[in-house]
Amino acid sequence: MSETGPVLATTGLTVRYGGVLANTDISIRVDKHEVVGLIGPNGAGKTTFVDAVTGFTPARGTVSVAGRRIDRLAPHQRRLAGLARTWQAGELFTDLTVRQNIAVASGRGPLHNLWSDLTGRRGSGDDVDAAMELFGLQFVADRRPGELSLGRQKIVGVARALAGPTRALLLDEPAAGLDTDESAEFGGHVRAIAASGLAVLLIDHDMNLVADVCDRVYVLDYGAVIADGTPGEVLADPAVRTAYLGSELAHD
Ligand SMILES: Nc1ncnc2c1ncn2[C@@H]1O[C@H](COP(=O)(O)OP(=O)(O)OP(=O)(O)O)[C@@H](O)[C@H]1O
Repeated sequence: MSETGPVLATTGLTVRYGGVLANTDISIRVDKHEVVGLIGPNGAGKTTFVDAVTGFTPARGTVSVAGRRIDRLAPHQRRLAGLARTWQAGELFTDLTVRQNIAVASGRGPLHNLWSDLTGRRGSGDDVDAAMELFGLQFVADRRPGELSLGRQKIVGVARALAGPTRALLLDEPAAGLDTDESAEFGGHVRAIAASGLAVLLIDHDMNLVADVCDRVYVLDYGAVIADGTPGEVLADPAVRTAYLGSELAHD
């Protein structure tokens, strides 16, 4: 295991759905403490990439976490290797409370350290309590997801994804449907997660969130990486603007 190499790396990741080449030869890296964006027009292959990395769809190429190849492992084994994800359509159990939703996924994980790093205090409770405190959810612990704002529900989803050993976190459109303030608050949580020592890959259509939160960005179009760099660099890239032609980015 390398402590200096990337936390998450792929080389040549390729996914074919019948006649559609949904991901073509995608090589990316995300380092410790980094938030890296993965953006691209609708249908560019972003969710396919997350599915391929986490083992939910078959792919060619390699996936490594902290230098260890995990591409032959089943999804739950990749989770144990430190790869956590959220889903595009929230995955909360509507009949369970916030506490129960997080507890379902909980084991001993990084939340304890993250919580004490951020607060300078040692948690007395377990991992679930650490998650509650870290994301400010302790006041809604006994509520059900349907009673919370969408922003809170999204944060519960992230807390739940992080319950367990985590080195890299993949967020698939986590801020969809949030208003500007909620999105900014959410972005702060994402930065805090990376600051604690995780590697974060963020997929989102909200360019303000991506520009505010990401250190670097990869741009996908038709399943392939067409640009990478800082948010400023990629958003100014003519190839990226052409890929987004007709969408919001082309008009700003
Ligand atoms: N299970 C599947 N079977 C067949 N084709 C699929 C499947 N999932 C995705 N595709 C196709 O693969 C391509 C990439 O889709 P994907 O959902 O990964 O894109 P995306 O960038 O996440 O899009 P969006 O931004 O709209 O969520 C699209 O052409 C899509 O129609």
